[in-house]
Amino acid sequence: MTDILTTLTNDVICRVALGNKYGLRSDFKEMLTEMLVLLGVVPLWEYIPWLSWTRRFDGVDERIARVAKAFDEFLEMVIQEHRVRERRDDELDLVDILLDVQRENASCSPLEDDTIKAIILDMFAAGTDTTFTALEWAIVELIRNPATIKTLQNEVRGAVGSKDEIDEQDLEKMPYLKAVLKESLRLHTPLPLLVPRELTQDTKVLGYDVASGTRVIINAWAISQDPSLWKKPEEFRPERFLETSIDFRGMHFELIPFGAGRRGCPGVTFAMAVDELALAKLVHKFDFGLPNGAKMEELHVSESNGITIHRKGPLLVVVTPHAF
Ligand code: HEM
Repeated sequence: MTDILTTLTNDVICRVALGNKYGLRSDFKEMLTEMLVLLGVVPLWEYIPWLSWTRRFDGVDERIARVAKAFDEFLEMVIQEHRVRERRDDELDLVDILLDVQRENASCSPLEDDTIKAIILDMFAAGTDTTFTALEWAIVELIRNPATIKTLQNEVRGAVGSKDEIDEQDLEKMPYLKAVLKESLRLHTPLPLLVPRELTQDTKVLGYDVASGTRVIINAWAISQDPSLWKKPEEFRPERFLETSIDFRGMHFELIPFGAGRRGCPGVTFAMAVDELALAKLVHKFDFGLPNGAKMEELHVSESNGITIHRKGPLLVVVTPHAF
């Protein structure tokens, strides 16, 4: 399941950004994985500056240079392909649009090729692993809580019957599906520490003075586990979101898996559209079980290290097509 979900999210981003699926190319997968691993590396010397001499030996700079070069060559190839290919105006991707902006602004404030590459890379770095992780955790919690997967399947199958394809309009009839994803983002915040911020002015937090220039890390996961804000926060109970208007778009500070404010996630709508559709389609068409008769309730929720918090080890699931 892990492999399928990673390929799905990579392919969707590839199609939107580059107009093509590159997920099947093993070198592309390797490049992306290495970039995401490196994003999660926390060099000791950054926190203990006198250890900066270790930087010469830990090999991280060399790995960063290697993956940066590989991505640069790949994106250069994609841009050149887009420049020469015949394009259809009803099938534009992000590279087409950025090249249009580049042409239109050539005389006033030119958009360099390097900027186009950086924007695309940003989408891959910020959008692939997070979207996959959110979906995988939702499936893990549904499997661990068989009553919730039954409720979800009843909702989805009741809303669309044996219809072949589920579309975005169908999702409007699926409040429980949305509640499942919210609850999973609350319990397993994919980017639990958001992105570090630097204070631009002196401030006070809970009585503590914090000076301008301090780097601040916000623990969004801890906030969504706070028992003063959430009843039985450790339980996976999607129903709680049927009883409240709390949402994750940065307006309710109890739940900020996408951050908030000016640096909040610009991909929230896109990510949720992908995850809602994928989850609806999976539970619509398939019933889920675990290999070797393992008990669903015992599926582990151990986490891996890194900037995005995945489930440790691949998720192995037995799926059976549902007979309508
Ligand atoms: C479930 C999926 C996702 C989660 C949980 C997520 C979460 C986040 C979080 C927590 C931040 C930092 C916000 C802050 O510190 O206030 C962020 C930033 C960002 N996200 Fe997402 N994200 C997801 C999907 C996406 C997608 C699909 C894209 C693009 C296609 C994307 C693009 C970005 C970008 C570009 C930033 C940096 C914004 C900035 O620094 O101004 N994200 N995301």
